Amino acid sequence: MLFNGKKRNHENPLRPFQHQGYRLDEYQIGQRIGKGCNAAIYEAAIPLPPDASPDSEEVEGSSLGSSIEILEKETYSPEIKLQQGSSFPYAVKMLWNVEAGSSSEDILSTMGQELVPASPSALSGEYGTIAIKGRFSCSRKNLEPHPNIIQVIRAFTSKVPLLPRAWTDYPDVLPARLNPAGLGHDRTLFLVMKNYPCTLHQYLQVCIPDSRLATMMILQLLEGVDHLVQHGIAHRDLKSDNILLEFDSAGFPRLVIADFGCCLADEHLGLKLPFTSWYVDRGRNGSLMAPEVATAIPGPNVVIDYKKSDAWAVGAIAYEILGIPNPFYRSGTRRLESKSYRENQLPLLPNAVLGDIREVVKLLLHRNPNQRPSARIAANMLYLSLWGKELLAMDKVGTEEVACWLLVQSAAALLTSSLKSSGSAVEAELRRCFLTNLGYEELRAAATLLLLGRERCVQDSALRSLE
Ligand SMILES: Nc1ncnc2c1ncn2[C@@H]1O[C@H](COP(=O)(O)OP(=O)(O)OP(=O)(O)O)[C@@H](O)[C@H]1O
Repeated sequence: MLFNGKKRNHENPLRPFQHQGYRLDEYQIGQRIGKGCNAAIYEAAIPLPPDASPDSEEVEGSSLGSSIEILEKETYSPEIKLQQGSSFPYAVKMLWNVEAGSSSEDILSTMGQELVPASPSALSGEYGTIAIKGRFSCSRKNLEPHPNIIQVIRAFTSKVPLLPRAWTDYPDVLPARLNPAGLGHDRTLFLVMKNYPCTLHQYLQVCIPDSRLATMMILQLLEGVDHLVQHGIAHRDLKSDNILLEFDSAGFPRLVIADFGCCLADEHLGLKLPFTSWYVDRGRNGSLMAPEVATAIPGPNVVIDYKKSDAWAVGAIAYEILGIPNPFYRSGTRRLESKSYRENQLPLLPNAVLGDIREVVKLLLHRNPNQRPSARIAANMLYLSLWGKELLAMDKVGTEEVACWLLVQSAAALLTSSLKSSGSAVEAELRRCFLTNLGYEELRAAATLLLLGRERCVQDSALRSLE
C-alpha cells in the first residue's frame, strides 16, 4: 500500500552505534534537563574515540570503554533550547527506584510500562529476554514507531551513580551507598531517548502559535493518541510537560508524546480496566483525567473504558496550544474539575480561533464518551478543515467525490514527501498519517460533524445579530 507508514524506518539517532549504548558507562552525561515525580533526565552523548566517525565500520561493535564522565556544573539553568543541534544528542532518563528491588527482572517488571515505546533493538539480549517474558512485553512489542510518539532507543539497568544536582534535587531517592538516609535501591532502570529541545509547555511560554499552526499541533497529538488506541494502549498522563517538541528543517514543530510510566498497556485487558477497588491504578494527573475515569466508583463489575480518555485530555491541552489557560488547571481562583464540570462552563475560545477548531475542542471535551469523537474522527475533522475545503464545499459527497478528492490528497502527500528538503517534513507526515489510517465511515463522520458545527455557527451568529 502506497501510504502504509507502518514499515517506515523512523529516525534512530543511535543507528550509527548499532551495538553500543547498552551500558551507562558508554555515555558521557551532561546536565540535568528535566525532573518529574519519578525520574531525573540528563543530556548524554556517546563520545567517539579520536579519529573515528560514527558511521565508520570500526566504530560499530567496538567498545568505547570510557568510564562515565560527568560534567559538574551545578549552575545549569534549563533554558529552552529552541535552537537544535545539541552536542548531547540523547536524553537519559534515570528512574528512581524505591519499590522495585535491585534485580533487573524486578526492575523491568515493575517499571515495564516505560518500555512500551521501546524500539525492538532497545534492550540487549539479556534484558530483552527478561522484558519479553515480562508483564508488558507484548504491548511493547506491538507499539510500532510513530512520528508523534517518543521512541526509547536503549533501555538497561545499572547501578545508580551520583549525577549532577542529585544531592540538591533528589537526595531521598538515592541508594544508601550514596546517601545513608536515602530510600532508593542500588540499581535502577535507564532509558535513552533522543534529546528534544523543549517540552510543549516550555514552547508555549515563548510562542503563541497562530490558528493554522495550532491546528497542526493539535492534529499531531490526535494522530499520536489514535496510534495508541489502535494498539490498545492508553497513555493516562497526557499534559504539556509530557509532550516533547522538535523542529523540522522548515522550522515547523513536531510534537511527540512521551513518558509512558503510567500507561495502560495490558495485552489481556486492552483499554478496559476492571475497577474493582480504590487500589486499582487509574492513572496519574488527576486534573486531566477524563470524566468517565474520574467519576468511576469501584465495584465488582465496574470496568473503565479508556478508549476516548486520552482524546479528552487532548481537548483540554488544546486550550493551552490556543493561548488560553487550561481550564482544568488553577488559574486565579477558577478551575474546573473534570469530575463535575458542566460543558457550558468551558471558557469560550477567542474568535480568532477557527470555528472548526472550536468545534473539535468542544466535542473532545464532551463529558459523555459516547458523544465524544474518537481521536481518529477528531483528527479527520482537523485534516478536512486544513486540506478538505473542496470536499466540504461539494453539494453532494458520495463515494465518487471522496475517491477523487483522495486521489488529489495522495498526489499532494507524495509531492510534499518528495519535496521534503524545501517543505515541512511534519506536514508531509501528517498527510501520510491521514491517508494511512483512512476509513470511509470515519471520514464521513468527521465531515458530517464539521458541517453540522459550521451550520450551528452560522445560526448562532444570525441569532446574535438579531439581538
Ligand atoms: N527525551 C527528552 N528530551 C528532553 N527532555 C526530556 C526528555 N524526556 C524528558 N525530558 C524532560 O524531563 C521532564 C520529566 O520527564 P518525565 O515526564 O519522563 O519524568 P517523570 O518523572 O516520569 O514525570 P512525571 O512526574 O510526569 O511522572 C520532562 O517534562 C522534560 O522536561
